[in-house]
Amino acid sequence: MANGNNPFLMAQRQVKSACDKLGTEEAVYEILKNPQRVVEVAIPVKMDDGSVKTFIGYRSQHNNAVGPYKGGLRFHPDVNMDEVKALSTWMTFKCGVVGVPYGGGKGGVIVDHRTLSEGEYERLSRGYARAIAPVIGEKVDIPAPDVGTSGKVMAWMTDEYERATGEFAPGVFTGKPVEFYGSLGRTEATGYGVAIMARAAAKKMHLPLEGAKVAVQGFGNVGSYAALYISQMGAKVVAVSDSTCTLVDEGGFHIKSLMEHLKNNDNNLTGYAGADKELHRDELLTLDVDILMPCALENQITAENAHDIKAKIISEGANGPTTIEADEILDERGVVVVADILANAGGVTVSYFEWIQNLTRDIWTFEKVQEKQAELMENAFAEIWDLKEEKKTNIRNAAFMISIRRIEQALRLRGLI
Ligand SMILES: NC(=O)c1ccc[n+]([C@@H]2O[C@H](COP(=O)([O-])OP(=O)(O)OC[C@H]3O[C@@H](n4cnc5c(N)ncnc54)[C@H](O)[C@@H]3O)[C@@H](O)[C@H]2O)c1
Repeated sequence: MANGNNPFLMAQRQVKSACDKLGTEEAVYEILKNPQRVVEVAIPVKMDDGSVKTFIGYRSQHNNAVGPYKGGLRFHPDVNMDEVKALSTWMTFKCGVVGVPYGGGKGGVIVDHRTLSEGEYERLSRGYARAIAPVIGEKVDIPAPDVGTSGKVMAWMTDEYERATGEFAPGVFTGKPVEFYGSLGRTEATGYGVAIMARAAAKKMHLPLEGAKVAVQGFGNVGSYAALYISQMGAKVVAVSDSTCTLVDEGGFHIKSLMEHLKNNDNNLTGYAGADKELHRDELLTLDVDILMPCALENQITAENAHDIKAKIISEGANGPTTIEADEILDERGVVVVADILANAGGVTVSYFEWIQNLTRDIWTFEKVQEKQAELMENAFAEIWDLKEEKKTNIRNAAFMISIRRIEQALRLRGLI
């Protein structure tokens, strides 16, 4: 891997630059530049044909000054130690942005799980949970789903961890099925947060949400709920896209009908009868709208298309949808970008609520979860907006700064700096 593309070196650079901008003492970067612990595990799995195959997995624990490590588990062929280290670093900052009492963690296994049978998938998941059981725990490190894992996998892993330790510990993994110690509102949480953040930005910019035109790139878990909630807040979702196409409806889509269409159409938007027109998927980003929600992949808004974006507000549902060069162009053009580490922090926020419910053996209503999520994210937005104004910077930089301040304070109070 060329150094320029190494995600861990990139994460280190971002931390350094935020520390420099804040003028923190050198010890802060010295501590935050590396994860505190990275574990590599070899997981032998008995395959259906009787052979044994060993899979390699990792768990990176970046920093626990603020609280237990927290972050997803990725099952993907491209997983590697540097990627896991980078993702755990970013998780420390995402948790710090919304002020949930966690540090960053991330794990993964090098595997294409689609090549496994259900039984092999379960044995691998259980094997990984057993392998990392000595370094995780309800108050130590709390993994969650990511690419290639799901609520079902979290249930297997929780069961395996409990067998390994002999403890009842439902809070050791989050993102579990609602029927198995999961939280109501978790499925909707990330998209709901993306909509709340767009609403908060619109208010600051005196843009009435009623009738505001919205385009949503990526109509998956995050995008579909972001679209649903922003339309319930009064905006008009006039364009949505997925990997198959962009659909446009100037009158505003009925989002639940679109979600229904996906269920009956192999999860693809194409062919939806209620649209005015169907365009190429990449045409969505530059449509004439007020709010853009990129909820698909990284590196979608680039130096090539940033000049042509018409939206006044971008609320980033995806991780890393805007390149550094595009960010600068959007900044110059006065487009307000609600950065991913704030806009998509609804997922980790409701994971935190799931954990609280597990530890206290409580069950919250859907309304309580959403109310508390909105309160926490709106407060985080207000704090970050004020710092952005004070430091004359953008939301992304201000979000990193808030996070570093929190971690620095915890490091100082612990006597580590
Ligand atoms: N699910 C969460 O809780 C969560 C939390 C934080 C961040 N994220 C991030 O949000 C993004 C989306 O995650 P998700 O869980 O919704 O995934 P998902 O797989 O449910 O949805 C992704 C959607 O993007 C579409 N897509 C793929 N390529 C596209 C392209 N080139 N143009 C337009 N659409 C395209 C897919 O067709 C799909 O509709 C990812 O970057 C993920 O890391 C997700």
